[in-house]
Amino acid sequence: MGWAMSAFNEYEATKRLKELAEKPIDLSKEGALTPKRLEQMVASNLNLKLFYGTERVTEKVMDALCDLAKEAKVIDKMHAMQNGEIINKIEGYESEERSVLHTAMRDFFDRRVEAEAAKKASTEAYAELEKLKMFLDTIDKQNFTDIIQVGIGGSELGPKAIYLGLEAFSRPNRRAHFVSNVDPDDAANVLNRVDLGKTLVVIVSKSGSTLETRTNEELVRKRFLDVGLSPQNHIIAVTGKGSPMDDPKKYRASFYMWDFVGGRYSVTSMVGCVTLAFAIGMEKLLEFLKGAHAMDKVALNEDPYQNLPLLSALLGIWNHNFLGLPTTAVIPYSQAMSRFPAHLQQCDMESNGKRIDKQGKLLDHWTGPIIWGEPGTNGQHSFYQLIHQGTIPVPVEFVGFCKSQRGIDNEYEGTTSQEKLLSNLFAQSIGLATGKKSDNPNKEFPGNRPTRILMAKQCDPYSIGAILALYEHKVAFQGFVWNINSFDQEGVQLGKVLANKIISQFQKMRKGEEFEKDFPLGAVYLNHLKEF
Ligand SMILES: O=P(O)(O)OC[C@H]1O[C@H](O)[C@H](O)[C@@H](O)[C@@H]1O
Repeated sequence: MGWAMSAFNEYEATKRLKELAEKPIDLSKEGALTPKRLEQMVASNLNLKLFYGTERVTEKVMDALCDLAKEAKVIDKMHAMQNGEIINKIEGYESEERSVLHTAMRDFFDRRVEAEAAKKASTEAYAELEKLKMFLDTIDKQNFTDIIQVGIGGSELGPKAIYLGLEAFSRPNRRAHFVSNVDPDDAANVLNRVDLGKTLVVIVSKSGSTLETRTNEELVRKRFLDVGLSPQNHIIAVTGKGSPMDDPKKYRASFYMWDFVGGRYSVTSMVGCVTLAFAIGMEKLLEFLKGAHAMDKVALNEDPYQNLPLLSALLGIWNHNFLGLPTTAVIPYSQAMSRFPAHLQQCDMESNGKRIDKQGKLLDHWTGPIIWGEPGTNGQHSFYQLIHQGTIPVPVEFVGFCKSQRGIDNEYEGTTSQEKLLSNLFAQSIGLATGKKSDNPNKEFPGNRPTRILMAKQCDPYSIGAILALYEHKVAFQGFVWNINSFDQEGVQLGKVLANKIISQFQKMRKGEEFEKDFPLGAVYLNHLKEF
């Protein structure tokens, strides 16, 4: 691997942005943040509004960012992705060589992508959805109340984030739970709070070989047997065609996904749909898929101001690559969206945590930011001290909803809880921009800290589908600009290989056999265990 000027640094727009970043706007200056500026810097799609006047951008910066998108041909690349071209690859090196077709998992409402690969994928996805509808019709005739999804990574994070986001829309007496960690207490805690006789279990693993999931499946199967229940009547599978889990006689039902859907992009495939449909019903699941599909079409819009995923991607690149801010906080002002930042950690960081470009060359610039976040207002009582007065400015992507989901609220001291929530959201964005001068350095707020606010009317199935897809495409657009492969994850392999070495040492240690020489580094820790 040799160093060469990356495509990103060769773009004319990059050179202009570097110059502009030498003297960026200071939002804390008197008169910098005005109502007029806030009014002008709003973009909207699908009844979502993106307020970006509190970002450190000017018209010149926005023009250069739009030119960057053009130079990087990001819309052509988005078309290629949605058409099912083989984009998951590293030229000249062994790599996955796959298409990337999570958009096909929801492309059956109106426009269908005509390209053969995409059409075939959406046809297969629709067949799985039909199969799911029939399966749930049989389930509805029995008294199942709970479903446990056993899976990890993309087989848990996105499905759990969206389930919690839409729990308020659950059917009566329908609950979902999630088991992911190989820590036996994770499974035990869930198993102890359900009536197994009324519980379905969906084992989700695209590869069908993930150790944590295989281990948890056996633990759950044993629990059903221990209470005299047949696992066969309760356990269903979601896996890749032909995976080790593709064994329909082992399961009450099997649903499929394909290698062209990455785990972190698989919420709208059967990976997320089985549990979601059980909990919220097919009608609301279809609303969720419609929202994601609508955003897929928005993502093909050439004009960044009419393309919220692209606009978000460009603003993030400005903060990260040009203002030099290493992290991004995603802070939903919605308790229901409490696990959405965790899903985005995988979606963004497993996609863009890369160090080489699509030609295998080491990169001379930053790629994916460190993503983190918790809901507001809770974060205000936790880490906002650093966000306001720390030495590392943190760009914040706020997500807010005008209305609560359940409509249960109370007027206290003249405002409702929802009004108090929104007041805090808007205040934080303004305060982080304007700051506050003080003669006392301990009470001074530097301000000039970039944020934006994505607003929807309500955290409902359609809006959440649209927001999920917005972030999926934001990640993809950033990868397109950086010319990296956002769709494989070689970086997770080394840990697995070393863990398996130590697991085999544990096996030998259990049998009293010599194990130190197999992996001396691991042996040090194992020998210390005996001393506790
Ligand atoms: O769904 P599975 O095949 O069990 O994979 C679960 C997870 O495993 C690994 O951690 C991958 O890096 C993730 O992308 C994937 O979501």
